[in-house]
Amino acid sequence: MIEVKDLCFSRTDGDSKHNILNQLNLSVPAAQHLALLGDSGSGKTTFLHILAGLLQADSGSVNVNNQELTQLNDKQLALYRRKIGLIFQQYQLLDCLTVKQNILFQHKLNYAGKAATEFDSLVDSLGLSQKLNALPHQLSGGEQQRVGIARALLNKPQIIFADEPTGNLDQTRSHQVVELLTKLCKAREINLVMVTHSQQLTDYFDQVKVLRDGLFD
Ligand SMILES: Nc1ncnc2c1ncn2[C@@H]1O[C@H](COP(=O)(O)OP(=O)(O)OP(=O)(O)O)[C@@H](O)[C@H]1O
Repeated sequence: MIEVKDLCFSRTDGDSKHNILNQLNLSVPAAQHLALLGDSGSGKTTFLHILAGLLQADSGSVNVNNQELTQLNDKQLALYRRKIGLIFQQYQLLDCLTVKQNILFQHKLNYAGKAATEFDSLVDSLGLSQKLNALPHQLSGGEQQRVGIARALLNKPQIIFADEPTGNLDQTRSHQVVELLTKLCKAREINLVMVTHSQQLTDYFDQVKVLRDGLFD
């Protein structure tokens, strides 16, 4: 679950200070899915990075699964980030590694070589079984994003943050990827927060919020 109260975040550019998020409030119950919309520059990625423990709020409260992120030190934040899944618009796959190695990469770091029991069923449900020995550049955009989803899910995250995961995909592939992502997260009771520019993709979500002037509409 996510509980955000009176969250403020600003950036300083030379002498001027820009308020990006202004006393933002949000509540997402456990296992629910939130779609985050807003104009370019409205602060969606900034907000996602605060939820993911990559940026610190100036003030307010950010509570994720009963952890108050604003109270965590660097070491605790690093541990928190291990328990979340991140999915990016540019996929962020390592091109020198095969699909299989990419999917297993984070799991190996987090679970010190323990067997990834869910691997076979996950690659099967994401339609990647025939692509395990391919390199990322040999895949379509939709396939690359499914590798990104497999990598995030294999790690058994409590929560997934996805930043425009369909930004490089056509409409059909976007729907396929989001349908799969939301279905797999629901089955595992994972909270999902996804930034998107596409109103059409919000049908797959429990909650939709639009960021404008640092606040939700
Ligand atoms: N590293 C940075 N330094 C200074 N300003 C930044 C930095 N990153 C983002 N900003 C500014 O913060 C504001 C919010 O940016 P953010 O990337 O969160 O917007 P966004 O809603 O995700 O935009 P888009 O839809 O275009 O990705 C913008 O005005 C942006 O210029």
